[in-house]
Amino acid sequence: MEAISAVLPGLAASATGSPDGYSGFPGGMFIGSMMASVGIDPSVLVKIGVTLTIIASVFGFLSNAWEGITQISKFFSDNLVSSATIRSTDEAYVYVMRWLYNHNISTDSRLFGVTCRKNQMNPNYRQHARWYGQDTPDDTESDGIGILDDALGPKLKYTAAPGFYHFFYKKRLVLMQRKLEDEYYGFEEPDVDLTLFTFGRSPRMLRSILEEARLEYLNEQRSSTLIHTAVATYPPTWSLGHPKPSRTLDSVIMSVSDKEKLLKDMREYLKPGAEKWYHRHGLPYRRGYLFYGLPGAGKTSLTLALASELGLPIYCLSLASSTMADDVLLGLFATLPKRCIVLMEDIDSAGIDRQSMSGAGLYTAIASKNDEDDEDDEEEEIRKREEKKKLAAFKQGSTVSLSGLLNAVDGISSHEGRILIMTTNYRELLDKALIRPGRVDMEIKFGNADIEILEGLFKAVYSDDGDLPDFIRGAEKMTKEERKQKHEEKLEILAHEFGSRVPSDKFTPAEVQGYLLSHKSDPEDALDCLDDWLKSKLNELDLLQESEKKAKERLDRATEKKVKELQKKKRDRIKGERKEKEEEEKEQKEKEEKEKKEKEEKEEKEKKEKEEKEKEKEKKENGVSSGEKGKMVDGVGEKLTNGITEKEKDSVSGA
Ligand SMILES: Nc1ncnc2c1ncn2[C@@H]1O[C@H](COP(=O)(O)OP(=O)(O)OP(=O)(O)O)[C@@H](O)[C@H]1O
Repeated sequence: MEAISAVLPGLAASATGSPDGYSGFPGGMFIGSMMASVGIDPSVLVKIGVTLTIIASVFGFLSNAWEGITQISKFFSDNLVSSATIRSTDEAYVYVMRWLYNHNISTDSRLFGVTCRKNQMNPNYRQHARWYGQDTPDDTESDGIGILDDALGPKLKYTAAPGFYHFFYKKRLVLMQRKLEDEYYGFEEPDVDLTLFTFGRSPRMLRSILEEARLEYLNEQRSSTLIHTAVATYPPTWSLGHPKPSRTLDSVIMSVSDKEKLLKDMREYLKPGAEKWYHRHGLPYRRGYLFYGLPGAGKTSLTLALASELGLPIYCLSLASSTMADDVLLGLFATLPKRCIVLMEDIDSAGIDRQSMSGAGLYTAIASKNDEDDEDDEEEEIRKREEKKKLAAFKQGSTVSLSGLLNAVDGISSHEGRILIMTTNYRELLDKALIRPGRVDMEIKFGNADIEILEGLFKAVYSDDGDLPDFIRGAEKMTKEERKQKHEEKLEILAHEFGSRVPSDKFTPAEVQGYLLSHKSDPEDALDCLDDWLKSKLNELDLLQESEKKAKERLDRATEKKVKELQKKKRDRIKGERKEKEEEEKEQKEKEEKEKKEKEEKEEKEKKEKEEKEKEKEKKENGVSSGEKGKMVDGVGEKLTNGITEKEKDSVSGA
């Protein structure tokens, strides 16, 4: 208190409660007596003031100290620490998270996050997935770490929670910070910034960690193919990629020549120096393929197998997705990596054609068509089926137009280096512009299984992978090699039998494979039950064919009716035109005759008038009536008037 009173004279006095104490500063006496008059003890106010002053001083000191600490830490981080920040939207994040997980780094920490599988029952999550046109999530999470199931369900996964961690890499201390982005919606995963720090100005240690993480991840991924799907963010991006187990080309059973031709073409396109060759020849470095044909015939399987064989990631696009539009498509093509396969499945389902140019146009067209269809149920039944499929696609909301698609595929700013694979079940529905050479360089048709495919499918399902129970007599006494050889010999015979008993070109490979898988542990059982399956399938097929035949007959009848109607319309039109022409000609003739008649009458009238005028004139000149004139002597005109000749008249006038 003494110290305070030394600084602020009068305050100490006021603290004692004496109003006289206020005389130490101007007006103090007056304020003191005022406060005393309203019953406030001035000493309390003074104490509060002093306390506030002390608190403010402490805060001031601390904030200056914090500023100092920040400056020091900035100095350290600028000069003595190296750091690398990776955002969770970047593929490198997956490398690092996977690396941390493999090396048990964050999971050993005192702070860790625990997740099970994403809650697929969460309505918000489902809504989000639907909104963005995503499939329900699979086991691989966005940090690239899959969750395995045990017998009871998904296991727990431990990852780094937000915060600071430390670990040692090659005996050196590394700090790590995991920070969640502040703003995110509840049903999205928040973006995360992962920062690694090492002491020292050299970033070599960090680069070494990142490179190790990259190599580890990519080597792990070799046994799988990365599938990226479009995510409708703004701007649109690709998902980080879900690894799918690699598929060998041998596992896709199709015409060997087609397979070889395709693979050779793709290898040729991808080989070093090919890009320069394209550019030297003034060609855009792009290659497109169309896989078309029946559903379940192996189009997607072949694409997966090709990607595995060529070591390329797949970027999947669904044109029928509700979020797909011209600018989205263009943005997605612009962000493709240099080498990849772009897979556009079921391109017919987007409802794109030249007439409508966009889904919206098509919708209107089909809507009006369907109104007409109500009037005539039989008409254009098969085509209607296809149109309904397109309409369904449009109802999903795709607004991609043909020009937008062509622009993305090979417009001036279009991406180079990719392989584009388009698949469709209905090649005939595609616009010619989309599949013209240059956009589609090779087409592969997928049909029902012929004998070669039937045998191949059989062998593929029952190949000796060690799991198959022995179907070779006396196998237990054989060596591994002998057993393998016997297995192959027997399989060859069984496959041949299977191929000969199943009718060729009747079933899709998927149907055949489905049957074989229902007997996957016993090829002989598959042959024993084959007749029953064939009977039921062929019966189904007969029914199907019967209904298709009826549909075709109905279509033929409708077409015939339509043709007749059109012919009748044409005849009526021609008749009508002819009649119209005749009437026109008649009218024209009448008009001409009328005009001619009028002209003649006019001429006649003019002639008469002229004659009359002449007569009039003569009359005036000669004074002779037309009757008398007739009596004149030709050439001489002996008498003119009153019996006087011209000569007499002249002589009279001369005299
Ligand atoms: N040629 C084939 N060789 C091996 N398996 C095949 C073949 N065709 C189909 N399958 C099998 O049938 C299933 C469906 O095949 P896939 O998805 O490749 O057919 P798709 O032609 O792409 O069908 P969709 O047109 O309906 O997309 C897969 O399980 C696949 O393994």
